[in-house]
Order: sequence, then structure tokens, then C-alpha cells
Amino acid sequence: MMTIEIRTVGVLGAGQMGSGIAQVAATAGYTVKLADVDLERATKATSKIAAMLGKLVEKGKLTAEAAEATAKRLIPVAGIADFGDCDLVIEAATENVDLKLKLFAACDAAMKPDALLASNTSSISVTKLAAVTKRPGKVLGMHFMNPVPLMRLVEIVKAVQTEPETYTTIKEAAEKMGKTVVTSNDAPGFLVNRILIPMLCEAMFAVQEGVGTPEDIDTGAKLGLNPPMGPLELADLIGLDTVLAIANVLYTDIGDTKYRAPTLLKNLVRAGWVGKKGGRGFYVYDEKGQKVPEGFVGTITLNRPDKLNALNAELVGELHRVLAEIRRDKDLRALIVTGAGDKAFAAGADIAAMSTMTGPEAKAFGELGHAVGAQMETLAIPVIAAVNGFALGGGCEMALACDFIHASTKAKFGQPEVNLGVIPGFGGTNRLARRVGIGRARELCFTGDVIGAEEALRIGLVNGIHAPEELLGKVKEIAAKIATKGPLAVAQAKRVLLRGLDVPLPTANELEVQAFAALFGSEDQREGMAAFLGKRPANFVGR
Ligand SMILES: C/C=C(\C)C(=O)SCCNC(=O)CCNC(=O)[C@H](O)C(C)(C)COP(=O)(O)OP(=O)(O)OC[C@H]1O[C@@H](n2cnc3c(N)ncnc32)[C@H](O)[C@@H]1OP(=O)(O)O
Repeated sequence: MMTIEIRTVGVLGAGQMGSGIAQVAATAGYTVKLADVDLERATKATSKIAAMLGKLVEKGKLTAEAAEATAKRLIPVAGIADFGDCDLVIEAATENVDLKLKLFAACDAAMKPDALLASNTSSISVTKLAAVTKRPGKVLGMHFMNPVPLMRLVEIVKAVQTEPETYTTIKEAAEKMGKTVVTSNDAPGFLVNRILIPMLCEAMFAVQEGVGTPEDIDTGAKLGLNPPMGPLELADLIGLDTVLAIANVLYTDIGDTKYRAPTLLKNLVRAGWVGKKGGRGFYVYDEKGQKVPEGFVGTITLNRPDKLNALNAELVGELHRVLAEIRRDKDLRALIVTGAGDKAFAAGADIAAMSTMTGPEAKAFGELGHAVGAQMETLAIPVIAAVNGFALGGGCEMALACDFIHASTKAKFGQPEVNLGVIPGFGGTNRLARRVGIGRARELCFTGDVIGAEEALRIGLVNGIHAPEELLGKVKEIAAKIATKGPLAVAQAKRVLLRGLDVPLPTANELEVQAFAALFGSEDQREGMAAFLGKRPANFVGR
């Protein structure tokens, strides 16, 4: 039987997999028609692929001419109806059997009779897909790995109906795309997932049964077996919902309980913790998808909401004690300070308590406030104020003692002590002047004016403002980001920035040189630079 010569490839689905397939097919010299639910999505994906090709040119991995020619071969189309002249269509839609059956029937109706039809499915029976078409002999599975341009494997899955010529033609096409082919008969999970999914589930059973922590299981697998990634990290990357769906296919279709999904996996998916794409799975991820070490960010909440968290000696003393404890905690990498309730960070020192203080008592109270400020400034870890409402008087001063401030759009700042016949006593005068400049500090301290979040942002008192319901989440993201950096480096940066304020510039620069040099030879310096050169994320340990 004659087989078709492949010149034009249709790719259905412009997501990560479909775009990757379109890229490698166009790079191999095929004309590629890329379709999704509408032309806009297909066009966006095509532009993204062109940008990706541009990056390869920048890195010297592709010539500008080759990138331009490849981009020209990529044609976004409105939908399946445009696949009429395609010699091969590769379906790369969401892993949903009903959807794929519908798309297969639609492709079959739109395509010329001798064209071949492949699915990128990772688990759905290709035999079942072939059966809804009028060309079952020309159907097979073409399971690419993610990310398609980088992963060398394509798993070709023969449906029961697949004709030998179809297999040969597709194998040649995959090889022309630079892939190594392995061949699987149509069985649950095919080859790769039949091996992979039980392995990932076994790692999850180990967590579920308390055999080890996710970190130890992944480290054990990486260092003991040498894969680039641990099983739980990989499960998070694939998506726990996808892992569960494939595990369910294996269990249902093979019928052996050894393929059952762990309850832990089901619960994580029920919670919406589907891995990297959802920001949380076995690990927590920041907005860039970088793993955030958990337990490294602490939060102190000023908790006296009925008095707008006004700072009496008891609360300030407690704050001092907790900060001393935090100083001894070797695991923490960032600290957040915020206020309880939705109205105040802290509305100042407690006026009722201060109203009866003698001069010496006020001195002791002021010294206690200053001791807390000094504690926060000299902690090795960054302290971030999340100002959720009023930060007046001592409240503003506590925020100023933090390394930097983010605030809710509802926040209000001020040093209104002059209204009470006193002045700021917890460091407000000088820290405010250092933060916003002497002129603005003078005006705020002399008038007792209260300013809103926008103005605080404008004068540089706060670094960012956020919707009230988003404030803590945003600050946690910043703290989590800091927690992924080298703790020794962050500590030195904090120390030099603080001490540099009090000395002449040449001395400050000398401090910087000393701190810079002191970091060399640390485990973290070696790890950070090796990670950059090895093109992998760094794993800092704080030594
Ligand atoms: C060193 C540091 C020094 C010297 C200082 O910090 S001096 C204090 C500087 N701060 C202030 O002057 C602000 C005082 N508070 C206010 O002006 C207002 O409370 C407010 C504008 C912040 C909010 O007003 P409002 O929404 O109307 O709320 P209330 O005033 O009714 O407050 C609710 C309860 O909290 C008590 N409160 C508020 N701030 C303080 C404070 N700094 N010290 C003691 N108690 C405070 C307030 O009295 C209310 O209590 P109750 O009356 O309900 O018992």
C-alpha cells in the first residue's frame, strides 16, 4: 500500500505541548498549520514560538536565517476545517477522552482520505480514538515528552487498527523532528507512563505512610538513582491532576490494585494543590514557578485589635522576647510583621498607659521601644512590615524599624505625637528622616499629619501598596522569594546597608568590600555560582 509523503502537518491544540510539537515540526522543515479553539489563540501561540526561536538565535543555537524560515512555515489557522490539505494532523488537546473522541471525528471529516491522524495522548486508548474515524488504519499515538523541543523521546503507540505503512511514515517523521522513537502497543499507560506513574505513586505512598519527608525522598532518589529530578518534584511538574488521571486509567484498565492512586494524591488534587502550575503540590512555588522552601518565613502579628494594636509595655515586651527567640532560630530566612484585625497595624503607643507615666518611666518605655527597633534592624534576616491599616506614632515607628514596608491601600501613616504634647519616642524622628528625607520627616513630625497609602508610596515611605485582601499574600511572596536566595548573602547585604548609613561613604564602601570577600569560600557562594553555570536553580543552605 502506498503511503502519503508528509509535507504539511496540522497541530490541534496550541498549549504547551501543541506549541512544542509545532515548533519541532516547523524546525524539521514541515509546513505547520496550528489550530486551537480560535484564530486568536493560534496566532498568539505562533508569535510565542517565533519569540522562542529568537531566543535560540541569541544563544547561538540557531541561525537568524533558519529561525526566519522556520517562523514562515508556521501558519496559525482558525480551526479543524483548515486541515483539509494536511498530510498529518497531530492532536494535542487536553487529556480528556470525550473531547479527544469529538476532535478525532471532526478531524477525520475535515482531512483528505489518505492523510494520517495522530494523538499526543499520554494515556487514552488510541484504538478507541481510531475507532471513531473512517481511517482507523491511518491512526496512531505520537506521545511527545514535555518540554517537546528539549526532550528527545517520542513514544509511538500502535492502535490495534494501525497499518504498518502508517507506523513507518510516522516513525520517519518523528525522526526527522530530531526525536528517538520507542514503540508501544496500545496498553494502559503505554511504555513510559506504565513505568513512571507507579514510581511516582510509590514515592507518594512513602510520604503518606510517614516513611520519609518529600525532601528526603527526592534527595534519596536524585543522589541514589541519578535522575535529574526527584519523583515528587517531577509529579509536581507534570501536574498532580494529570498524574492522578493516568493512575486512574492504569488502575481501571489493568484492574490490579498495585496501580491504585494514593489517598494523599487524591486529597492534594481535591484541595486544588495540583503542583507547580497551581503554586502548590508537594512543594510550594513562587509566581515564577521556583520552589519556595517552606517553614523559612515567620510572621509576627501585633495582636490587640480591640485597641487597634496600641503598643503597651506588655505588648512591646512580648515583641522583644519573640524577636530574641527568632534571633536564635537558624531555619528562618525572612520575617513579616503585621497587625491583627482589618483596621490597624498599630495605632501608636498606648496613650492610656502613657498618660500616667513619669519622666523616668517614659524613658524606660522609650528604651524598650528602641530595643525592639534595634532587634529588628540587627536580625540577620530581612523583616518586612505588612501595614494593614493605621500605622501611627509607635506603629509607624515599628514599621520603620523593619527593612521595608508594603501597605494596604487602606493604610494610614503619621507621627501625630505633637497632638499629645510629646514627640516620637520609638525611633520615629530619625528613621523617618532617613527613609523619606529630612524635609518630609520634619513636616510630618511638626504637623502630626496623617497620610494615606498613595502618598506614603509617593514619598518612598512604603515600597508597594496592594488591595487589603492581597497584602499579606503579596508580602509572603516577597518573603518567600528572599527565602530562596543565599541567606548569608542576604544577611551581609542587610548589615552593610544598615551600617553604611551611619559612616562616611569611603568607610561604607570598605564595609561592602569586606562583606563581599567574606562570602567567598562559603558553601552558598560555591553553590550559587555552580548553579548558574550548570543552568539549574541554586539550593542554598546558609553556610
Ligand atoms: C512612642 C510612641 C508614642 C509616643 C505614640 O505612639 S503616641 C500615640 C500616637 N497615636 C495616636 O495618637 C493615634 C491615637 N488613635 C487615634 O487617633 C484613633 O484611634 C484612630 C484615628 C487611629 C482610629 O479612630 P477610630 O476609628 O475612631 O477608633 P477609636 O479611636 O474608637 O479606637 C478604637 C479603640 O482603640 C483605642 N485606641 C486607639 N489608639 C490608641 C492608642 N494609641 N492608645 C490607646 N488606645 C488606643 C481607642 O481608645 C478605642 O478604645 P475604646 O474606646 O473602644 O476602649
